[in-house]
Amino acid sequence: MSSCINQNGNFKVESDSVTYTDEAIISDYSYETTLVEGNTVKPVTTKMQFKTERNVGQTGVMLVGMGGNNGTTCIAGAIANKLGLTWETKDGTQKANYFGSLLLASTVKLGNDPQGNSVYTPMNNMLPLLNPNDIVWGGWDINGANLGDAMKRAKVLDHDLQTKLYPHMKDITPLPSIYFPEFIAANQSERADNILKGTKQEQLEQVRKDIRDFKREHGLDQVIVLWTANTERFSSVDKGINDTAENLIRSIDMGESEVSASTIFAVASILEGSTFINGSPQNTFVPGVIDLARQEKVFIAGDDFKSGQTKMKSVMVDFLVSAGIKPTSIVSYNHLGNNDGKNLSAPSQFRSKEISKSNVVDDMVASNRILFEENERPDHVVVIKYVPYVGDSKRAMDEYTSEIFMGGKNTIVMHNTCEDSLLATPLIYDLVILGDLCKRVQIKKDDESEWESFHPVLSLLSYMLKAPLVPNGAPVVNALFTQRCAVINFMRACLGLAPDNHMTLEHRFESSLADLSNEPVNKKMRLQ
Ligand SMILES: NC(=O)c1ccc[n+]([C@@H]2O[C@H](COP(=O)([O-])OP(=O)(O)OC[C@H]3O[C@@H](n4cnc5c(N)ncnc54)[C@H](O)[C@@H]3O)[C@@H](O)[C@H]2O)c1
Ligand SMILES: O=P([O-])([O-])O[C@@H]1[C@@H](O)[C@H](O)[C@@H](O)[C@H](O)[C@@H]1O
Repeated sequence: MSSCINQNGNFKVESDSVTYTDEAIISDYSYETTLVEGNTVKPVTTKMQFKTERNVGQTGVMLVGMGGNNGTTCIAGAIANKLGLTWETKDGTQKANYFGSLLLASTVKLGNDPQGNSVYTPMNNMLPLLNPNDIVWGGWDINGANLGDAMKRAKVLDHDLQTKLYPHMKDITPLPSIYFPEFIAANQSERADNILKGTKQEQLEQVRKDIRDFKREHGLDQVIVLWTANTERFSSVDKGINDTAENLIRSIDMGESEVSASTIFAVASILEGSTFINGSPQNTFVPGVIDLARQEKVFIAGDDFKSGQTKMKSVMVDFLVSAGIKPTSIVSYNHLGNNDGKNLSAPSQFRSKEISKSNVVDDMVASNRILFEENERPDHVVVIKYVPYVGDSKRAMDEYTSEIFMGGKNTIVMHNTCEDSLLATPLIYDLVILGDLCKRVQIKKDDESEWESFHPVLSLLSYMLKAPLVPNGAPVVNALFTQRCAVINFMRACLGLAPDNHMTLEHRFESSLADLSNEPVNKKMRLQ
């Protein structure tokens, strides 16, 4: 039986390894790894400290593309939760929630009670985290519709909920944005009635001013910028143009055509000290952006929300390969009818998405050389079709064919109705919340005197992303539960707790079972 600390069950770790001050949680931690060199396998222990600032500052989030399906649903969802809205549907009364959010709706095994029962706690109970109800929302869109009308246009939320939200959304209007038609589908031009004029440099300066004004007007401690605008075509990466921070800054000043709107937003955010997160698949983070983020020590993360079909793929392929089953053919088709699908109906924009959806199996395939030769990969096809009638209710159909024991074949077919925005929106909250946490955590190795922040490329956010951006030289991990364990064990380390090793030795030996307390307990789930 498992029990659970209730939603408000704050806890404190009682250990000589953890110190709680008013300002921070400071933990001593032994980071245990294993070094393999040839046939030599050596355990390695790195003693270090984690310091987590406890104060979560007043945070603003500026969405690029805030008038879109994800943007409107994200802001609507936060307002509905903040107000505790309920609404009527044919299935009865619904209540605002954050289902689909890793940090707001999933739990973590904290440990065992004296009787050996697992004890879980909400993930957002582990450490002081940003509450999306407290976020001040704003942003830009090339379309000037107010968010009440944009929410209606998106057709994502139930009508009764829209009716209750409309008064709270209609006065929110997007700032004019940067619009380079050559980077998104031509069919998006009809939306472009709210665009900035001027040179690329002038537009960069205006976006920087927008961020400063937003921060000042709302008395914010930080602004996070998140791209949930249309998928752009890839930018070409050219030496002397966008290969370094210096060249990129000069290219913008010179009006270089290959610099995309998303890259200018990333540069503006970095120069204003604002974390920038890319929810779309294009290569916003050309080398010059990464170089600038490192120079300025500002966080960037991306690419492309991992919301539905690909999220399932990063579970399925992990299951198959880790079970010793060889996936040999993966065919992923989906059709959708929202504006994202309309933009993706253009070849260049589809290609950006095809890339981010195709690389998600690489780490899992490369982990098993029993099944796959070097450079051997499954056949992998991605198809996306635009079917207006289905709107945001994307239909994904996948077929996984695998080789099994003694020449056998196994085929798994899946139909997955992924409500695009209802699955992506919770990831926006998670990206922002985890991005804020990473900004408040530093480490210090015992043999060093200085505290160190995370590398500016925030790879810890990869659970929410299809094509995780990682620091140069770092491995890309796509396997979903490996990514989830990384987040959980990082949070446990901030509390001086060892990683959850799932061994449950206390239940596998007579002696340890005998040690468990036999007091009768109320085995009901203790949830308030
Ligand atoms: N499940 C999902 O919905 C999901 C998953 C992964 C990635 N994404 C990506 O998220 C992005 C948004 O998805 P969506 O469904 O909200 O799309 P959408 O088309 O409904 O919204 C995009 C918004 O961006 C605006 N826009 C376009 N160019 C802009 C610019 N330069 N500046 C400011 N605004 C601009 C558009 O006017 C539109 O309102 C897309 O790139 C999509 O591929 C979505
Ligand atoms: O996350 P996921 O469901 O694999 O991928 C989705 C695609 O299948 C879909 O076509 C697109 O509209 C979304 O932007 C999203 O990228």
